[in-house]
Amino acid sequence: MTELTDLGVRALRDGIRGGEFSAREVADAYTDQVSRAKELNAFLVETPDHALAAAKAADDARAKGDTLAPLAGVPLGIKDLFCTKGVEATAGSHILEGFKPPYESSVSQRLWDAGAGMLGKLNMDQFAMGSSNETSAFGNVKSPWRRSDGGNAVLTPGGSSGGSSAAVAARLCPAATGTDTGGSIRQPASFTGISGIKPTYGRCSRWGVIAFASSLDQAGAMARDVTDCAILLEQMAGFDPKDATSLDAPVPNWEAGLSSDLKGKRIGVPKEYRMDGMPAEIEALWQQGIDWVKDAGAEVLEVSLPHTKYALPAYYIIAPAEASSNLARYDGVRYGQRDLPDGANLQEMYAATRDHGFGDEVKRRVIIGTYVLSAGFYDAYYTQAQKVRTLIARDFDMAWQDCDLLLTPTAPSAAFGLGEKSDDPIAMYLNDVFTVPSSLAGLPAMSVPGGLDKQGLPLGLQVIGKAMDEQGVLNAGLALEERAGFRARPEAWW
Ligand SMILES: NC(=O)C[C@H](N)C(=O)O
Repeated sequence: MTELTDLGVRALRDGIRGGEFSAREVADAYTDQVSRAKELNAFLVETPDHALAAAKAADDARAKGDTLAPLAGVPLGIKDLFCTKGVEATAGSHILEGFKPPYESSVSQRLWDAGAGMLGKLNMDQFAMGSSNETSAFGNVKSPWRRSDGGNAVLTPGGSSGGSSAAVAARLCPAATGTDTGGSIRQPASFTGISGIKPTYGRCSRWGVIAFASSLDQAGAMARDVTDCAILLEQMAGFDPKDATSLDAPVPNWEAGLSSDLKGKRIGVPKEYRMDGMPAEIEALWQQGIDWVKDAGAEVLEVSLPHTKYALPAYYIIAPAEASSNLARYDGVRYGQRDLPDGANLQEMYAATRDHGFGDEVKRRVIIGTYVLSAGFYDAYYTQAQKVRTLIARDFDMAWQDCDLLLTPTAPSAAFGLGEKSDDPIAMYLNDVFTVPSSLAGLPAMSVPGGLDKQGLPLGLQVIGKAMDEQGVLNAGLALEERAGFRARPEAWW
């Protein structure tokens, strides 16, 4: 029997509209599922009342014969980086513990205006810094997936949107918001067998999204399939005068534009992404993806993105530089936690608050960022990294002369065990090799599940598009999805 929690965004929306079930039944099914999955630690706060209120509004509107809003009665998970009015927003950090924002982020407000409800706030790497969720101050999220060779190794759901990926994969919500600075939507989507799209920089407002690296941060959608990503993203995106970098462009009806026919599309395969030591299974999946898009009618060609190998080092200078500036505001005066040791003066209060409030990875980034922005090193590091960023963007511009989209693996590995990489920041940063270049260039990109590795763990394929071409990205994603026929889901053990 299909449970309501097996249904995604489109099926729930259509079922509520058509009266197959009530929004109340949907909200009850999901809130129940959430309350039974505490072991995964995906939710930091549960907000059943919010979801139930949206359900009631949807059911009342339907009873009155009113036209239903686009997401009427659909319950969602919200990454804890989004400010939610009156509901704690911590960014996964102690320093914001207890912070109840007095306002709503523009993206979440749009979702409520579209009739959606909130099941709760989702755990994440602290300030979105990480690829495994282990940097959360509130305990790591556990992936619902396990290796098929048994053992009880608990795996990471990826990061930083790991609460979102775990919750969607474990059927705790039909879809969730994520944010992506250097891969934080795509890598966790790849690790958990779900789809995730990071739109063009500026598509989704950053207003009310707790800042990490402002020139890179971008909200996006995480869901069980490409269609649901299109539906959700359409309601999240749109111009916002409150964000100076918001794109003043109409949001297309991406759902209506979906087509898996890739005839006439040229898809580039960047040769620099064939890294030494790439696991054979990732290489094989990539080749499989190439065959799938050809089967969908696309022409496939090799392209060159010559500066790819400098993308990761440039990102790990630019992102920490921006973080060190953005995080300067957490001084114990304005938000959240304050540590005031006996007899401490103002400086000592700042130091104690930041020392206790920030985790190790956040401190590492603030220190790196402060260093690369300091007078003696600014030109050697920060200016150089910005130049590299321009070269990366130019690489893509050159590639677009020959192709319309790019196809790559999403991540260099399947999900790894908790603790396996936490002592080695460089190994952790390498998770982002395939996702960071498009982030630096502000381009739309998505991950869709392609298959399982030998251990039965999901692997994702990434499609990258030209700025503003989310439709092209979604369509190629749909073509892959149809051919991959990925139906695997984690067995409940939690
Ligand atoms: N925020 C992100 O996109 C995650 C990335 N792995 C980082 O730690 O910066």
